Amino acid sequence: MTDLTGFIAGLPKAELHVHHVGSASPRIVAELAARHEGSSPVPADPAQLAKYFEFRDFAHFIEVYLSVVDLIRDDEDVRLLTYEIGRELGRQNVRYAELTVTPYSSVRRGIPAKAFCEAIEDARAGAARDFGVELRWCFDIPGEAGLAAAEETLRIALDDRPDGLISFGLGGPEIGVPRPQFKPYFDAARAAGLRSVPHAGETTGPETVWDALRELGAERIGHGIAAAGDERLMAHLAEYGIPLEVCPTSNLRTRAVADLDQHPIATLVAAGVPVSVNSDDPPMFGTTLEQEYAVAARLLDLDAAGVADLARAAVRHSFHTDGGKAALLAEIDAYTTAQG
Ligand SMILES: O=c1[nH]cnc2c1ncn2[C@@H]1O[C@H](CO)[C@@H](O)[C@H]1O
Repeated sequence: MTDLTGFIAGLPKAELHVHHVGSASPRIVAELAARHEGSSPVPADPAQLAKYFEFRDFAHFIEVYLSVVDLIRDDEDVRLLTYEIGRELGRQNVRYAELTVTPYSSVRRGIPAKAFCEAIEDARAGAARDFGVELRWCFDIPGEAGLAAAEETLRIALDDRPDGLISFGLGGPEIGVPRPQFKPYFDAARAAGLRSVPHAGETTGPETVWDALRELGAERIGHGIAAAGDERLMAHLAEYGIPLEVCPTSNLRTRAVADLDQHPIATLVAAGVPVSVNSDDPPMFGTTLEQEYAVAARLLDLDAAGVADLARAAVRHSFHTDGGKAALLAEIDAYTTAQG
């Protein structure tokens, strides 16, 4: 296992499902919480913070998530947060990451959209230069904020479009937030060349994944684990090559699954569904991408070669350029060969 842990650490990787504010390290959260002490329920002390990040259920997780979003007050906070995410990804030998960013939440809290986009772009340049990580953005609609959020997210994506923006998403709760209502916004985003990557089937059943496919033109699905309960859906995802972005520890910590041994990743893989493994909100779930690869290796009974294939799958499912994908795949090949 130690050998596999070392192999995973050195393996060049791509991360396809990781949220912006959900990636704030305890150090950054503490820094922001201390700065805004008295006006935030988020504790600055690491031990208390770990306790604060114990979630009763998915709704509680979203409540806590939004309290951390509240700590981001100006574009300097955004710049610092994003650059530090690049550092952590680089530390794990992640070469390419599609970061789910929710501009609506920050704009609503008073950060101008243009300043927000400039801050993430500055951090993108810094992360490439200083940590060797290529960052791309998925702008997601926070589902709980409804159509006003959809409208504004689309507007920012089209009018203030940062260079790194490649996709359009939908996050937050699924219960009480039907996917089809967002169809016009996804249609417009897709017409503007953005790829469709909604969350679906994380906390509700397979019908939500069908909705994401039929109504939102999903090209990849955030989570999508509910597909394991629908043979026809798994066959469809396999036939059309629509990948799921699976985040095992997230599902455990938000109590979407009762324990990791009941996680459906093996069922999905056995049915031929393309999957990648991702970290979602790593510090909030007490995990890292490296740990998610180790979890997946255990659940799928993979050796080093199998783990390298998981890393290749993430690259192939990504929206990187063909050249970028080829270079990263070559790097993975070189690494596995050198490791013997
Ligand atoms: O696992 C997740 N599922 C859905 N949304 C999430 C998750 N992690 C973070 N967010 C974030 O929750 C916010 C509120 O809608 C959004 O910003 C979304 O990106």
